[in-house]
Amino acid sequence: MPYVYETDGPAIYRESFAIIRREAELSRFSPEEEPVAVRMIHAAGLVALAPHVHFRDDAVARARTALEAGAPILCDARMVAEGITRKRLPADNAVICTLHDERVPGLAREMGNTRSAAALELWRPRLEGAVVAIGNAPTALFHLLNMLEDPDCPRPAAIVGCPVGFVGAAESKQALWESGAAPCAIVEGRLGGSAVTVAAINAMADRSE
Ligand SMILES: C/C1=C2N=C(/C=C3N=C(/C(C)=C4\N[C@@](C)([C@@H]5N=C1[C@](C)(CCC(=O)O)[C@H]5CC(=O)O)[C@@](C)(CC(=O)O)[C@@H]4CCC(=O)O)[C@@](C)(CC(=O)O)[C@@H]\3CCC(=O)O)C(C)(C)[C@@H]/2CCC(=O)O
Repeated sequence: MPYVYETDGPAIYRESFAIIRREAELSRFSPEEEPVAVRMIHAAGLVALAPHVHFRDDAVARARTALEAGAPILCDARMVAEGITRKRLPADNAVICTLHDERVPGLAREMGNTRSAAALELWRPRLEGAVVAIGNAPTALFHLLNMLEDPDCPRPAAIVGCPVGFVGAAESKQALWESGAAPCAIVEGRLGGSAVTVAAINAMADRSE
């Protein structure tokens, strides 16, 4: 007896989003934020993510405007960069991950930090007005915040800061939120991850969502 299941991709998405909108408490989100939150919940498979999702300083509108103007997307991990759906990007935006650049291991040794944090030093020439996507590494988000303490450091247009895990994830996101360093989207606490971050960027990239 063959299994019977939904085989139509768009129908699966429609049904998923309808379930999320039925089950999640989304009323505190603005009309621009709501579809971004829905995609983040969708990627996590977790309606309980909703109360942990927060946007600051018109992050969705700022990210959209930046992307439409051609801003690059700077990603902490290749998993994040690979997940971004190129056809949704409004200006054929560059998607950049410097983690695997050959200079990074040496930089990390010099800095006494992780490769994820050291890789951000290579963002400086592209950071001004960029959209930042940090979905894996708490050390990357902490290092970005330290870079932004310098008033001469280029400023990103928006930061999606959703690193996941047990060591530094909650703390780095709280620091981002409290710093006001840039408009931001976060998932407070331990939850987050590459998929959730990618979902936020993919939702922000497409105004028709
Ligand atoms: C401590 C690290 C954590 N990694 C987590 C979760 C996942 N990481 C995956 C993978 C494949 C990668 N993680 C690295 C970024 C690697 N992970 C770390 C570091 C040791 C330090 C980062 C930090 O603490 O801020 C980091 C290495 C570094 O020196 O920076 C990765 C580069 C490791 C590697 O392959 O060399 C690699 C990313 C590669 C890429 O995409 O470019 C996982 C898939 C785990 C796995 O392989 O089993 C998973 C993905 C989670 C996600 O959704 O993104 C944590 C949980 C974030 C953890 C930090 C916090 C903690 O509590 O431990």
